[in-house]
Amino acid sequence: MRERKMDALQWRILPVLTLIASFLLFFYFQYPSQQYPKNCSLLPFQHYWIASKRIVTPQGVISGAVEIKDGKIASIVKEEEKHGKIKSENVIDYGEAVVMPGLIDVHAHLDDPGRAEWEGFPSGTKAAAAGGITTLVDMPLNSDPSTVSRETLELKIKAAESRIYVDVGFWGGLVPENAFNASALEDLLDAGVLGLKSFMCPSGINDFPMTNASHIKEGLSVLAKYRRPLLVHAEKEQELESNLGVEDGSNNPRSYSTYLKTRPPSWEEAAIKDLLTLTKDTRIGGPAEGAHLHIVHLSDSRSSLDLIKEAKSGGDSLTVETCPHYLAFSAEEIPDGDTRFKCSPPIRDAANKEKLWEALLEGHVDMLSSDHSPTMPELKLLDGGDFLKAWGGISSLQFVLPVTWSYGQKYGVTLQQLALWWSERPARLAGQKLKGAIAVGNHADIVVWDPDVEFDLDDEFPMHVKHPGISAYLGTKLSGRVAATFVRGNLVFEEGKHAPAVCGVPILAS
Ligand SMILES: NC(=O)N[C@H]1NC(=O)NC1=O
Ligand SMILES: [Zn+2]
Ligand SMILES: [Zn+2]
Repeated sequence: MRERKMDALQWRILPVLTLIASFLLFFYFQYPSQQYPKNCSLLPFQHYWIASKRIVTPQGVISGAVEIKDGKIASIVKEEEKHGKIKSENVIDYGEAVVMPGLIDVHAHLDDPGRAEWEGFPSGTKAAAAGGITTLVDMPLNSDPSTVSRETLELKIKAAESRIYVDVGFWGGLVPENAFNASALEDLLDAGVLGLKSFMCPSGINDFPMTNASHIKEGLSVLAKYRRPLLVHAEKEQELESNLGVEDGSNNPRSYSTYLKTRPPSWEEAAIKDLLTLTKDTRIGGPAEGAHLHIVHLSDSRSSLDLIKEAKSGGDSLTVETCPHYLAFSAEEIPDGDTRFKCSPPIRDAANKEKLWEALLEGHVDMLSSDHSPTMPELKLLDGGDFLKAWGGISSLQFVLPVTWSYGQKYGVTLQQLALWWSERPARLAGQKLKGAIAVGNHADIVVWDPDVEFDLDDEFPMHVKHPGISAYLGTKLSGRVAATFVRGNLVFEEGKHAPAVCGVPILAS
């Protein structure tokens, strides 16, 4: 009886085994092993099609397929033209899922080399890949040393090589030490930084001192020749209300409102006023024509934004970004002692947030970035909850896409707007002509995601940043799950799994 059962089982298993073996043989001959160059793609082929009913292109959302060959987009075929144009065995059909250009995050602090215990290239770029970000531009500070010279850039590149899951470019630092030394700045630019970044207030990092308007003017004149941008953290210290240092009940350091009072909108406004005296020179025919100024992480959507609008309409070469945390949270909701929300400039009130959304939707704010700036949990002082002493910086890298989408629902955000804010305009800022859009000839940097799939961002959710516990989004419910991420045609992340090897490359300007 038992033997008969075994026999029957064998008869059922044998054909299945034969089928599997022939399937494997077929794949072996179809895609020989040299086509798995570095094991950094979860796909066995280099020439294939991604099909979907929702492909986001600069011309609109279409149904069809994107042909990918040797890492580039070879053609885009509309549904009605598909017949006979694509090889059906090499099609990955994502159905209703959205196929969009990969996100380009122009503002991330990966803290490597020197402070890799804060984040580091491997975990940071793994989180990026899991979040649909295909290119990051790393900030010049929080690593040790800061990226302020050719030598320190070379250390960055060395730290990044063979350790990055997505492509990574680098901003160089404009600091007092190099600002009046044109040849030092040229050396840094020749070595490949995509542009420069400076602070108008203390940066929190000793070897990255702040610059004033004269330093910035010098920087802009060198950058004009290279046609690369200067990014500025625009806050300038102003005198504060006189009772702020007093620790009475109204100035409790565990209360977010205390912190908010230490960095009022007038700081952003003062910095921006200074900057706009310089950006006039970037107008066509001006002495710094070719230079471009980019204001990072704008928080104040009132007077600061009015100044920016006016300068733009006058022809200044000026752009501005804001970050998801300014669009998702408001000061009133931040619980006492919850220093995960501490950043600078600070998250302001709900009315400010509404105006910031309005500015983004109307095109006055050009793009989004994460300003992912993590640290060791100890430095967030989560136990004591002292907002005045905790490290300022939000950890968000893996979730910027679902956050923008989820919080943007109320404002009717479209897929095309997401692609504009997160890919197309950031690519232009970073000088990446082959990235930022699903267009023929571009790098096949693509995110596939399901806008309707909801998930709870709790302790169970697989997070790839080094310190998931300090993320401000932990505990929220989001919609928009990343299904797959392609970097230059390599499937680097799919269904929760990363490719076994890295295939990101350092991006250097030339
Ligand atoms: N040093 C550094 O990363 N600072 C960043 N953190 C933050 O909240 N704003 C910043 O500019
Ligand atoms: Zn900053
Ligand atoms: Zn920053």
